[in-house]
Amino acid sequence: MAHSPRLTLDHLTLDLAGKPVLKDLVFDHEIRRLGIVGRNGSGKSTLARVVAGLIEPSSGTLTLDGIIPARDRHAALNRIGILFQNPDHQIIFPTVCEELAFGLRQQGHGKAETQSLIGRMLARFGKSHWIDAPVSTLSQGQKQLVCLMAILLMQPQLIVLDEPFSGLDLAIRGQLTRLFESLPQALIHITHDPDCLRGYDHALWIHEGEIRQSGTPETVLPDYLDYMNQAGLGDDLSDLTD
Ligand SMILES: Nc1ncnc2c1ncn2[C@@H]1O[C@H](COP(=O)(O)OP(=O)(O)OP(=O)(O)O)[C@@H](O)[C@H]1O
Repeated sequence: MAHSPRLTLDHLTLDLAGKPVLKDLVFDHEIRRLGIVGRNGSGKSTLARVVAGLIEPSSGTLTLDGIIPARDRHAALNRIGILFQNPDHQIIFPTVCEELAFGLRQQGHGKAETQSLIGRMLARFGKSHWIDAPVSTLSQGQKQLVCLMAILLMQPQLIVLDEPFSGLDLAIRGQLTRLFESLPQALIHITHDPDCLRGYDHALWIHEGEIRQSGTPETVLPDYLDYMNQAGLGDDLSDLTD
C-alpha cells in the first residue's frame, strides 16, 4: 500500500483576484513525507488546494504521478485527500455516519458496503458509538478525527494536512502525530511548527509565493527558523520606531 507518488510542479503560477499568489514554482520529487513551511499568507494553503485539484493554476502545471488533479477530478478524488485546518470548513452533513458515507458513495460504493466500511473504520478508532452522533455535539478534536476517518475510508495515496493541529490540545496533537506517522499514505504536511516535521524526508519553504528553499528538513528548517527569529525581531523594532 505504501507508495511515494511523484509530485511535479512545472513553472506553476497562480493569480487570485488579480494578485500573484504562487509564482513560477518548480519542484519534482517522489514524496513520502513532505513538510511545507512559510509565513502567514505565503501561499501554503493555496498550494495545498492546487495539489488536491480544488484550484487550477493560472499557468504551468501540477501533476501527481502524471495526473493533473484539477483536470481529472475522478482521479483526484480517489488518490488525494485533504484535511483542512478547521473541521467546520470540511464537514457538510449533520451526523457522523452521513459525513463518513459521502465520499464512499461518490466513489461508487453501494449502501451496504458503505455501512460496513464505516462500521469498521469507527471500530478501528474505538468510536463505534459515534455512528449516529450529530457532528455538532463533537469537540474540535473529535470533528478533526471524523474528517480524518472520512479521508482514510477513501484510501487515497496522498493526504494533504493543512495545519491539522490548530485549536487542538497537546495530548490530541501527540495522538494524531503518532497516527499520521503510522499511515501508509504519502503525506504533505503544512505547518507553522517545524517540530512536527521530525523524520520527514523533504521540506519546502514557501516565501511570498515562491520556493525559498527545498531540501532535507535538516538543511531547510534551521534557515527557516533563523529567518523567522530575525523577522520577529524586525517586527518588534518597527513597532518601536513607528
Ligand atoms: N480566494 C482568494 N482570493 C484572493 N486572494 C486570496 C484568496 N485566497 C488566498 N488569497 C491570498 O493569497 C495569499 C496566500 O494565502 P494562503 O492562505 O495560501 O497563505 P498561507 O501561507 O496558507 O497562510 P496562513 O499560514 O496564514 O494560513 C494571501 O495573501 C491571501 O490573502
